[in-house]
Amino acid sequence: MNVAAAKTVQPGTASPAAAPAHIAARGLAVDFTVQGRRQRVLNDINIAVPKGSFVSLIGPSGCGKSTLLKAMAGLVTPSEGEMRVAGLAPQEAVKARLIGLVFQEATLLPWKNAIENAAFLLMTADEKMKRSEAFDRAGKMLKMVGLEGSEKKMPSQLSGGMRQRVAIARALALDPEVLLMDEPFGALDAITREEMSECLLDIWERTNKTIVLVTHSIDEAVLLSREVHVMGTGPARIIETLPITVPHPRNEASYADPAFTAAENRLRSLLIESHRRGRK
Ligand SMILES: Nc1ncnc2c1ncn2[C@@H]1O[C@H](COP(=O)(O)OP(=O)(O)OP(=O)(O)O)[C@@H](O)[C@H]1O
Repeated sequence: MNVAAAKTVQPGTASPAAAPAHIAARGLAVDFTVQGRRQRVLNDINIAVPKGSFVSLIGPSGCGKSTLLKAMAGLVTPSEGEMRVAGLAPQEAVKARLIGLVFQEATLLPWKNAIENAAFLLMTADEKMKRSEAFDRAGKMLKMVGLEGSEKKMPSQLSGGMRQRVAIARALALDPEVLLMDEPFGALDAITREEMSECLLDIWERTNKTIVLVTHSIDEAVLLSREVHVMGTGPARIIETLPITVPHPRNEASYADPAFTAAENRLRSLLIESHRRGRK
């Protein structure tokens, strides 16, 4: 894929326009050494995520989605090629507070309440920030994720979905340009998961952050994304980048849109093919 010619589609439109990549991987490869044996996990990954876009990574279990996301977050070092986030090496982008991370487990501090958890990274990142200012920002983010009124609740008093909302608020409180999310709703029941998808869609449309989501859910990928990168195994590479043309604003009714069904079918057949190849 030509990185410079990245496609972008504004919410509410379907026409692609050229835009510089906010996240760019060029010829990226990642090797891991396990028991003295070097193993290639990602090979020749080329990705260009335009600023303000929402993209998903989907593919068979173990194909390398999380590894690619970790490379974007500077948690994994490329063996070949390069990764840039906002023009910087990922570790630099993390230092500049340009990257927010959300994982499958909310990992809240159990002895701190919702607002203290949401303010935690902010206060750690900026020791000079006044507690009142951090709490003010964290409170606004809790409101954005639909947790107004639950600020004083302890993690043990929150449902799984609510805990994940706090984790999203905590990442958003840093006001990062990029939000990297690794199966954030993977542990939630189907209905809570749909509610969380709609919450995330709303956040994206309001903040215009660049979001990369790792998911196993085809529905989630289609509802949320402008583009879905489908990964294949052995070693992982991008086998297809599918633009999603479901019109914005997207909501529950979008599931019935013909573009939704077409994208869903295409992704399903790509995943089946990818699974079959992985078994050979
Ligand atoms: N730190 C590591 N050391 C060695 N091997 C690793 C490491 N992290 C991941 N792997 C291997 O790399 C491959 C890709 O793992 P990764 O977690 O990126 O896949 P994934 O697509 O996110 O999987 P899943 O969908 O099951 O979460 C797997 O074979 C995994 O065992």
